[in-house]
Amino acid sequence: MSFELQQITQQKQHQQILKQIDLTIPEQQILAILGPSGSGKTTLLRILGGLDQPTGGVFLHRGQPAAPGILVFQDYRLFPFLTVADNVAFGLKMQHVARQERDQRVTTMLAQLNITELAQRYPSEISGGQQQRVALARALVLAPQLLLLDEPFSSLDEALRLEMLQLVQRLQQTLHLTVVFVTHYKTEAYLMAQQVAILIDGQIRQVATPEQLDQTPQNLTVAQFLGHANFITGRWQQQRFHSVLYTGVAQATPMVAENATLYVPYAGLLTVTPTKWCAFTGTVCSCQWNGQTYFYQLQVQSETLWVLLPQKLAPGQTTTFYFEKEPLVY
Ligand SMILES: Nc1ncnc2c1ncn2[C@@H]1O[C@H](COP(=O)(O)OP(=O)(O)OP(=O)(O)O)[C@@H](O)[C@H]1O
Repeated sequence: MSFELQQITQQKQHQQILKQIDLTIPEQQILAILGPSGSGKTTLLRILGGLDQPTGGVFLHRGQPAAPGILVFQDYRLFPFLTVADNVAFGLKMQHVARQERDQRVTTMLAQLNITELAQRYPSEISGGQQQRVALARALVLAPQLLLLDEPFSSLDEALRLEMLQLVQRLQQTLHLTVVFVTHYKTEAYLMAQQVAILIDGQIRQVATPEQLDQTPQNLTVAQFLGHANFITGRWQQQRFHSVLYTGVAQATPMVAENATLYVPYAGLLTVTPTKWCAFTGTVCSCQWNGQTYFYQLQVQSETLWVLLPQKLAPGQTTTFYFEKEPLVY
């Protein structure tokens, strides 16, 4: 059971913004659409929210044309002249829901978002984080089949962002919501979603779990967008990768050509547990604590490499590094 986008295209002013998007949105899950600025994320979300019609393709729910999802905008768009409670009640009023039921649903929703005490305040009298909760309450009170969030946490500080991520996850579980969430922050997408769809230049390049994305990016475009990796250029000959830095076995991806690139995630190297994929010997140039682990700059022959390791190495120290698993070559 799911929502399906089939061959969705969008063209504006002769620019092809979305190019034949096929995408499944599983029900009762969170799907993140992750892509760089200008890749078409908002354009896609507006189609899902019924604000724009696509130039081609269909949007289905269980095989029938889908009703538009309810969109929560990046800038909240609360009505400044209505109290918090009236903002939340607005959509129900538009649907002519009877007063008693309306009040009861608004009260429940305000409680679920922990904003009961703000009910009589105006948007100008509450913080950005609180406005975000009101915007969510206003959408959720309509019991949407599909909730759409456009970069919902981008203007919040880190602690608040984490709190909101957890809140949306909790609401998703208790209310069994189907959520599509667009962002250009990888961490946000990874923390929040079960599945992540990578949208680059108007095309879906890969849909996978966060773990699968980092372990096996489908192609070099996805790998480079996801970042946090070294890309070593070399040659692919006789089933081996050849470069100044590393010559040895590698796992060939389907499109690999003679001029090839080795994908070495920052976190894909080990020092202490030798695996069979011995990589190279490098010297530590610099060491930085990133809040969770150590981030090293290494000198390996004429190349510079970046590595994340849990253990502390001293600058100047020379160590042998091992690939955690057979590295991928594109
Ligand atoms: N109404 C429009 N007319 C013409 N071009 C548009 C229109 N809306 C968007 N575009 C173009 O479509 C492309 C995708 O825009 P969109 O806002 O969907 O990207 P995005 O991935 O959401 O970007 P961001 O992360 O910066 O919000 C951009 O090149 C943009 O300039």
